[in-house]
Amino acid sequence: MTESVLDYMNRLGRAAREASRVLARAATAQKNRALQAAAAALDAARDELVDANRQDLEAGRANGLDEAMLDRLALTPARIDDMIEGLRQVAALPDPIGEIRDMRYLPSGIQVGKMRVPLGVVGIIYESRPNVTIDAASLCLKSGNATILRGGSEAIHSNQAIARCIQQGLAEAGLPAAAVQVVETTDRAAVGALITMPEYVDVIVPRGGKGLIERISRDAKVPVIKHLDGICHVFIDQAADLDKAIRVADNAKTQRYAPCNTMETLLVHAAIASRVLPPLAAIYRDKGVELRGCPQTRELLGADVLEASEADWATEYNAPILSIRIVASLDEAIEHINRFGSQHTDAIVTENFSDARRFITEVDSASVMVNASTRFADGFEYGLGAEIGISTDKLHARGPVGLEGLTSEKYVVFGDGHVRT
Ligand SMILES: NC(=O)C1=CN([C@@H]2O[C@H](COP(=O)(O)OP(=O)(O)OC[C@H]3O[C@@H](n4cnc5c(N)ncnc54)[C@H](OP(=O)(O)O)[C@@H]3O)[C@@H](O)[C@H]2O)C=CC1
Ligand SMILES: N[C@@H](CCC(=O)OP(=O)(O)O)C(=O)O
Repeated sequence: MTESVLDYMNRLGRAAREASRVLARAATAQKNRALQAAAAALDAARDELVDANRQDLEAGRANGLDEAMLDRLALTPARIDDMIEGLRQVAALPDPIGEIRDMRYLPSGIQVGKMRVPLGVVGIIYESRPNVTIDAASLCLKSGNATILRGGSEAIHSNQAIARCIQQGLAEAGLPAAAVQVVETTDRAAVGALITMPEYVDVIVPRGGKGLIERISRDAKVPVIKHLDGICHVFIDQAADLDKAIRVADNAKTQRYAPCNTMETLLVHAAIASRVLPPLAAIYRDKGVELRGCPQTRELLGADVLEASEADWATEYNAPILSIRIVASLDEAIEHINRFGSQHTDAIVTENFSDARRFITEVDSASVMVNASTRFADGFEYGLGAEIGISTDKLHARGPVGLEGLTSEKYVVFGDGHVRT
């Protein structure tokens, strides 16, 4: 790259701003054509995608990436199928843009309603998972937003190969190339530039862990919808059904270890601990999950359960490790979650209606669940069609964010020469 990173990002920003105006007025059929053509381009570029991904995986291995990270980075034939299917599904979703609602006549005679519009230019910073490039590009395109995508540095070759397919789709549909731009440098100065260009970028979606949080909180000058870490809990209440408790707590931890909606801490009411914890611990041990517990848990389950430190309650492992704490009451469980959680997703297992009601009212998280696994916190599972991620912010969008979360509404007013008196 001959120009500086700052000049490069400014160029991307300027082009994205121009493209956003074209996209905002693009017809649904044209956006869908771009999505379908990108799907066909991916299908035709399977070998190229696998080759590019091989380079990333080799570099990742050489740099000591662990198995979980390598798994997230890998583009298998099945994952390429999923990306193609994902593009087609987003093409099939209803277009939210231009929808006008709540139109009504007011006493003055004017008509007032609300029209759904794109946000403009969306900058997304995300982990080294190449399929996210397709999810993010497709949702932004369908919702009429231009996007600048900054994926994890370990996925750079895969993301560039995917970007070429998206470009083909845009060209075939006659949409500007700058509608979707994938940052070509792994220099983190590009992140610094992206989050400080309010003249070109309307909103930043950061998906990531602690390092990213600190950087964004310190430097961002553009509005942010945080998609951050998930320290998710399951609380097994004294009134829990044992079978449901075991199924939910097993699935929430072991269905997949890395996602942000996986349970990291299991809280168990003291009155049910001796019945539910031994069979659960047997399942976790069978699956190779390392257990860390409070003193009461260790007394019950044995010394192979490591001692949980204060830091464990505030840790997102993203790995087969689980911290367990026995609590004396629902109040203590709620207090623990609100103190140590990350306001992402938390669940209670209970047959007691009042306890369930208190939990969903008092736990301050984006998703609160009753008798269901935290792994359900996902745009597809919530019926949104797909998701850009899970917002841990309170403003604009909270929880799984789909097409609607990438839009806003403006007032539209119709008169017939009306004037205010
Ligand atoms: N809420 C949600 O929807 C989601 C949340 N997550 C969370 O993400 C985390 C796991 O992902 P992981 O890959 O470890 O995330 P990281 O935070 O390490 O990386 C995510 C992205 O942020 C960039 N980044 C990280 N730190 C900085 C920094 N200081 N300055 C500039 N850029 C930075 C990375 O760039 P680089 O490649 O240069 O490191 C990468 O592009 C977990 O906490 C998980 O819960 C993940 C997915 C979805
Ligand atoms: N929606 C996802 C979880 C969010 C996500 O993408 O997380 P991650 O696997 O950490 O990148 C799922 O449940 O599959």
